Amino acid sequence: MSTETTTEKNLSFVLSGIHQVSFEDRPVPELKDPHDVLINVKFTGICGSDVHYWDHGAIGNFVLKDPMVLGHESSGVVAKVGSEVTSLKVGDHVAMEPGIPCRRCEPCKSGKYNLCVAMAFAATPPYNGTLARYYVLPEDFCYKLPSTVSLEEGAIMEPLGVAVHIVKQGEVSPGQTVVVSGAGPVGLLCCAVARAFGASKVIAVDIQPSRLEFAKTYAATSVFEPSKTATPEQNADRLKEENDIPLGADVVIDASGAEPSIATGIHATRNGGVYVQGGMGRSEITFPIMAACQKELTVRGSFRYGSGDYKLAVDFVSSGRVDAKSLITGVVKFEEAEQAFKEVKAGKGIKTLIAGQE
Ligand SMILES: NC(=O)C1=CN([C@@H]2O[C@H](COP(=O)(O)OP(=O)(O)OC[C@H]3O[C@@H](n4cnc5c(N)ncnc54)[C@H](O)[C@@H]3O)[C@@H](O)[C@H]2O)C=CC1
Ligand SMILES: O=C(CO)[C@@H](O)[C@H](O)CO
Ligand SMILES: [Zn+2]
Repeated sequence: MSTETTTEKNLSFVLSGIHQVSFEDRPVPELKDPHDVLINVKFTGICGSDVHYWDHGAIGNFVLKDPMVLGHESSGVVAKVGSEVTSLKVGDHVAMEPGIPCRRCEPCKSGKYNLCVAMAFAATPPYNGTLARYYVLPEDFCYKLPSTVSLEEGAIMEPLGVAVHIVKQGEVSPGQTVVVSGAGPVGLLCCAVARAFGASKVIAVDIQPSRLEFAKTYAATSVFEPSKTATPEQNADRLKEENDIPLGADVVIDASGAEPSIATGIHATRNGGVYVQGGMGRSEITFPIMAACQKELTVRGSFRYGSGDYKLAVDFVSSGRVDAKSLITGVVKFEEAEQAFKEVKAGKGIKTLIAGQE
């Protein structure tokens, strides 16, 4: 008979091939460094990238070769601390930043650790994700949640960190007009962060009317539904006209990854404005490069989150400047994790969380 108690087990949701998932009892991970902490994972949001691995087995160059635990948008409770941990104690509630950089390469040392050449990112092959009972992180990648912020909201800090980074890349400043194309969780959070950065007008764009309805009640000051039969230039012209911005928006963010959205976004940016690519869709597309050239646009990418982004995400939610709660439209039990993937793929709700285990 095993001497292990149930709480020592580490039931994990594992992907081993396209649509091949199982629950595996894996060893409880060990603290490898005196600054590590063991976290009992409590809530995990499902991200489009988790769904993509489940549905396709790969994202770009990241190809699933060995079974991998899914999940990277998590919060939890500290269960054990390493001998040199000073910032956390057992029982603390934390948001978990799921990508651990090497801290030694040039991007890390220049302060851009999200661009680390040796990043170990949860649920990106070959690294296991957080959909398990336990997960280990260095203490400085755990963000203590104040008592006013729930563990459910703690799981939203990951996509909120993505949105904070995107809006920082856009250099959004008070009084500006910002267009956010794609009103899924990331785009909606970009709208909220742009408002928190002082943008006066935030125009949410989506092809799904239900998402635009949600955006209106959430953080957008207005919404725009592009026509599927119009050209990107025609859609951009109508967006500018309907929103009284004849010169275009100061900042345009793509949070869809869709080719027509990207082209429309470039045409909707004002001369000298900033365009940020946050959405991740097809690797190569037709891009209106002449418009970007002639308008002297600053075109930037945005990848995950870096210094200060998670901290600001927690601060935005705890101060009430960003509403994380409204985005949570469903919570399923751990044993129903696969059902949640099906629902997210079908576009049900905004953000579905998977509850953790005791
Ligand atoms: N840059 C980064 O580090 C990260 C990027 N992402 C990416 O951000 C994007 C958004 O993520 P979620 O909000 O979770 O995805 P989502 O799939 O829930 O939302 C995307 C939205 O874009 C809309 N859309 C599709 N075609 C459009 C078009 N032509 N014009 C306007 N809207 C259109 C969809 O209707 C949907 O509402 C995804 O591409 C995802 O892969 C996600 C995490 C990190
Ligand atoms: O979903 C995210 C972050 O939220 C992506 O960075 C994936 O890690 C890509 O594999
Ligand atoms: Zn993600």
